[in-house]
Amino acid sequence: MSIPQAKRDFKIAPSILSADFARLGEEVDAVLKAGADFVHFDVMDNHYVPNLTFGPMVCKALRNYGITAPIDVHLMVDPVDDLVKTFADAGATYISFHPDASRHADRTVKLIRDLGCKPGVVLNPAVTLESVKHLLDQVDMLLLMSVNPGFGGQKFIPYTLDKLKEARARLDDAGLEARLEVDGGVSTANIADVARAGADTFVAGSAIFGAQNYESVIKQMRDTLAQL
Ligand SMILES: O=C(CO)[C@H](O)[C@H](O)COP(=O)(O)O
Ligand SMILES: [Fe+2]
Repeated sequence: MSIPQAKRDFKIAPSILSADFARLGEEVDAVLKAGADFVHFDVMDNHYVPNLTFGPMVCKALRNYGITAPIDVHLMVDPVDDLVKTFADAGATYISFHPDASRHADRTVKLIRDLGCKPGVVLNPAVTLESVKHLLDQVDMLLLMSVNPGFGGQKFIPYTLDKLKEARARLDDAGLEARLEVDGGVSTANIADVARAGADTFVAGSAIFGAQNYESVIKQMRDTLAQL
């Protein structure tokens, strides 16, 4: 049975892609104190996507710095499996990967689960939900990209809203409790539409880290969600 929007457990996941890397620990601390729920950790390999960011050592460094919030690792890497164990050891909470980057996506999901993390699958804008229908009952996160992966600060692709609605219906119809996360171009201006379409977990990089006051942006997002 479908959960009404107002009762959904909304989570805000700032993407550290837009943080000041020279002060990463302080930035993550600040955004969590400002009310964020998850730390969205974008791993890019300059192969699956045309950009290069950070890896498990940085995740471990955040844990050593004292970050205890869930770390939501978004792997934009090919191949996937080699990095799963190092991220599990580094303190990742969720590990989500693009199934088109894994030769055996079902095996990768199990590997993540067996290592004690929460598996997620990520779909690029042009990838269909049908392609992961056999994985939905095995994952804790379904992440729909609302930009093509590789860079922060891009514009939300509007057709993602229809895909979100379809994803919400599929999860609800099957009685599945996986989080439905949206990633790319989310801001205070469109978070209501994104939530109405069915998302419960919102990645926002530039909209949060690009603001002077993290707390006021996150509060504005929460107030908007509370009014749905
Ligand atoms: O996975 C990503 C890009 O591939 C990022 O998480 C995403 O782009 C967040 O940044 P912004 O909110 O600025 O769009
Ligand atoms: Fe991401």
